[in-house]
Amino acid sequence: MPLAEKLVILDRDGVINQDSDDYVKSLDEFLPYPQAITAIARLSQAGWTVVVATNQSGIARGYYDEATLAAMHERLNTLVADAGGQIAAIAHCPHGPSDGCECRKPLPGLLKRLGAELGIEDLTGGWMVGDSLRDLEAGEAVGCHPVLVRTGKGERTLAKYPELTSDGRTSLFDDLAAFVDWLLEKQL
Ligand SMILES: O=P(O)(O)OC[C@@H](O)[C@H]1O[C@@H](OP(=O)(O)O)[C@@H](O)[C@@H](O)[C@@H]1O
Ligand SMILES: [Mg+2]
Ligand SMILES: [Zn+2]
Repeated sequence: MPLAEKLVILDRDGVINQDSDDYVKSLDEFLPYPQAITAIARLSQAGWTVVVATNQSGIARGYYDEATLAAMHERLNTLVADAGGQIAAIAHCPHGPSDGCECRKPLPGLLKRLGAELGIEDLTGGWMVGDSLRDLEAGEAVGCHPVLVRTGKGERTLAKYPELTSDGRTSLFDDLAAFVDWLLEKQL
């Protein structure tokens, strides 16, 4: 059974793949960062459990459907497998901001669902990597270490909330690969 201490929860858009202010609406627009794919593979090869928690309000907004999202995640899993790793689970919130669901970040519903799926009751000590404040808040709500990356909306998030990293609670890295370098070095 995986342990939270070796669990990394990833936001998707802006961390694993290029984000867009117009949403990532098709498989063609789903452009993973190559270094993110190899970083995920390196993590799983080192015995870490990697999962993804992503808001996908574009579904509620009618920009794309569940089948298109599933095709993106099949592509993601294939790329990671080809790189020699695996993503243990992907959870998404298909709802819009006014749907009142419990799974849209910053609420921790997706993270709790992933924990239950993996048999990890307590997520305390896990790592949550995101480019938006809501990712970090969702992670902290279940005791994960928040990690902000500069990719995607990360620079904007940092500019809007500079206190995020000044209080020492949130770690800051240029991208997912830099965080994984640090994490794997740290565990040696
Ligand atoms: O970063 P993750 O959670 O993987 O996915 C974010 C996306 O679902 C979209 O989330 C939207 O936020 P709203 O859902 O409209 O507030 C916007 O920020 C889009 O630019 C972005 O592509
Ligand atoms: Mg994001
Ligand atoms: Zn939801």
